[in-house]
Amino acid sequence: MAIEDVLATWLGDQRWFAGKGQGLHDLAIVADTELVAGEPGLRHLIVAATHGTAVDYYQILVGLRHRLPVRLQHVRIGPSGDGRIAYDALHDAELTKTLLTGIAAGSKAGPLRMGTISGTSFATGLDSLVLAGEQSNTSLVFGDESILKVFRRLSPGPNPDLEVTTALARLGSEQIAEPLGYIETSLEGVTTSLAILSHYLRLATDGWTLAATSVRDLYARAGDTSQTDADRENIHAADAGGDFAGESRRLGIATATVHSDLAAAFGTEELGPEEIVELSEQMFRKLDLTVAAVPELAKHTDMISDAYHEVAKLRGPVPVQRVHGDYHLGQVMRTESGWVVLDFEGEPATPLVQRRALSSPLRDVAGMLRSFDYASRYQLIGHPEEAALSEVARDWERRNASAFCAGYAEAGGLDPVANQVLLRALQLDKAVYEVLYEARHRPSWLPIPLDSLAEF
Ligand SMILES: Nc1ncnc2c1ncn2[C@@H]1O[C@H](COP(=O)(O)OP(=O)(O)O)[C@@H](O)[C@H]1O
Ligand SMILES: O=P(O)(O)O[C@H]1O[C@H](CO)[C@@H](O[C@H]2O[C@H](CO)[C@@H](O)[C@H](O)[C@H]2O)[C@H](O)[C@H]1O
Repeated sequence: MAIEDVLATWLGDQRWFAGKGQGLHDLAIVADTELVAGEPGLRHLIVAATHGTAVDYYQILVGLRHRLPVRLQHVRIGPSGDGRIAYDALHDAELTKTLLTGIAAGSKAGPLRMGTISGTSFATGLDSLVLAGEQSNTSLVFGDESILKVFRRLSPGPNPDLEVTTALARLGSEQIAEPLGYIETSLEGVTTSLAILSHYLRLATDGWTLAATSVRDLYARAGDTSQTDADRENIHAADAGGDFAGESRRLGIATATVHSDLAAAFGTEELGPEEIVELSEQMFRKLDLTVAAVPELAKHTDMISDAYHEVAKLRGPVPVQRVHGDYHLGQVMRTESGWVVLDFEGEPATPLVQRRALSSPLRDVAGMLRSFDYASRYQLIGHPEEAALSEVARDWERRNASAFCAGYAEAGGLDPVANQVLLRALQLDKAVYEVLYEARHRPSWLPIPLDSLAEF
């Protein structure tokens, strides 16, 4: 079997493969760079994968060994064609050291360039571990010191995450993980980021985990059948031992601070009437595409369309600036000193130009509000007390959403309460995105955005 076919079979099964549900029709290797010769060997590949009518670039670091040790068998790709076995080298600490030392030394290898962000330093020679819960990319943690996020799908052009964190670090922002280094190449003639090395927040916990703990505590109390029905009905999110509202408010404050830094670093503009209409049309286009792909969404289109029509009628300038673009509880970490925001890449499925475009900061507020909704619902999927807990779930979501919005407005962010028309449309736009995301990546979670649309 040709190596391209071996890679295509493996690629189509990866969590981060964007063409889920459309099949992978063709794969071509567009760049092949040897990073480590010998045994084990390391090759850096960029492949162009055709699925449906789309062509996407992916980065694959291929390890090569004559015999695959047991610890690497779960990341086997297949026969390499030279008598060896190809596997996902990001799981091999013996090979990933090369990336860290290459970044520290500012190495060049074929079309690949590695380097540090000026003024930073970090330890090398450390073993890496792949971070569990791999999502759109793959992250390697080097000895609790640094984290290398290796992009899987590549968009030609500067990566917004590196661009934004470098700019915010220059402003002295305390709400980001300090960027330390990068690996880049040229793709379609433009500089394209392949990986970003950042300071690892060793003692931090992500917002999703913290919120989930709060929700779990609340549902355990509200679902405790040893209490009388009357007692259970009297349990509210505010009384639960794991109340999260204080953190939600602080998260709102941190979000407003990040937005103000983004505005200072990249500037602001205001949308005029025609651009406001275009914003509403953009939402309609996404809705149409999603209904075509996920017909269950069709029953909500009238309600969603009404909200988008309201946006088109908005008068008065709508302020826009660079934003996070895919803001949710999994993108924020609670450190010992406060909230830190990660992953300024924007939505992985959105074209790069759009991800770097100026947008309403309320898009991020809407993203986080959707995330509170997710956090309140996901533990109820298949829960025996689902119906009984749904009221307390809504209470948790409302309490944390309003604490977040209050913190955001208090710290100088655009007041979410005073901008309901736009905020509501942006929440719906995010829920539509989630419908497609869940249908493609996590079908068992599709009821989350669909149920919440039914209650909008
Ligand atoms: N600097 C960091 N310090 C500690 N953990 C991190 C750091 N960066 C990312 N993580 C962890 O990795 C997870 C995924 O990171 P993220 O940048 O959002 O990648 P992806 O785009 O693949 O979702 C985060 O939810 C967090 O748990
Ligand atoms: O973190 P990524 O950049 O990979 O973002 C993608 O995956 C997210 C899921 O991991 C997805 O977020 C959705 O699920 C979250 C819970 O897992 C929830 O908190 C978010 O509100 C919801 O949108 C995100 O949309 C997607 O782009």
